[in-house]
Amino acid sequence: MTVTTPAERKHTEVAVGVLIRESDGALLITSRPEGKPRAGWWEFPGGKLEAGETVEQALRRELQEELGITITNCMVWKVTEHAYSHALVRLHWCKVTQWQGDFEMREGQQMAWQQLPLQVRPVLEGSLPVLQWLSEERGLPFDASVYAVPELQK
Ligand SMILES: Nc1nc2c([nH]c(=O)n2[C@H]2C[C@H](O)[C@@H](COP(=O)(O)OP(=O)(O)OP(=O)(O)O)O2)c(=O)[nH]1
Repeated sequence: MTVTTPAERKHTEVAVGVLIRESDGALLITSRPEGKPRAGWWEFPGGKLEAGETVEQALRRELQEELGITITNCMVWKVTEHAYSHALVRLHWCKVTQWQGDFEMREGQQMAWQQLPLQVRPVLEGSLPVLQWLSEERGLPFDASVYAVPELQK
C-alpha cells in the first residue's frame, strides 16, 4: 500500500486576480459557479494554470473566459498555499488595475465590488491571507473571525 503524506501531495498552481477599481479602490469578488467544489462561495476571479503558461498568461485567459475582460496591467504580488480536502493549491496573487471590455458573467457566477471588510459570505479560506494584507495596506483592522464558516458549510 502506498501512503501519501501531505508533504507529497502535488500543488495545483492557480493564478488569482485582485482587481482594484481606480475610482474608489473597491475589490472585485465573484461567486464560484455551480459544479465546482464550494460552489456559491466567494473568491477573487482566476483559475488553474495550464501546461506551459505563465501566471500572467493564465490570469489573462481565465478572466477572458470567466468575465469577458482583457487585463492590460497585472503585477504578480504574493504567493500563498492552502490545503483543501480536494486539492493542495498554490495561489499566485496578482494586482490588476487596468482592463478592457465590459464584465459578462460567462459561467453564471455573481460579481460584487466590495470594500473591506467584505460583506459577502462565505469566502474561500485560501483567500483570507490576502484580505489581511489588503487591510494592512489600507490601515484597516483585520478580523478573520468575521469570515468564519459554520461547520455545516465546510
Ligand atoms: N480563483 C480562485 N481560487 C481560489 C481562491 N482562493 C482559493 O483558495 N482558491 C482555490 C480554490 C480552488 O481549489 C483553486 C482554483 O481552482 P478552480 O477550480 O476554481 O480553477 P478553474 O477555474 O481553473 O477550474 P476548472 O478548470 O477545474 O473548472 O484555488 C480565490 O480567491 N480565487
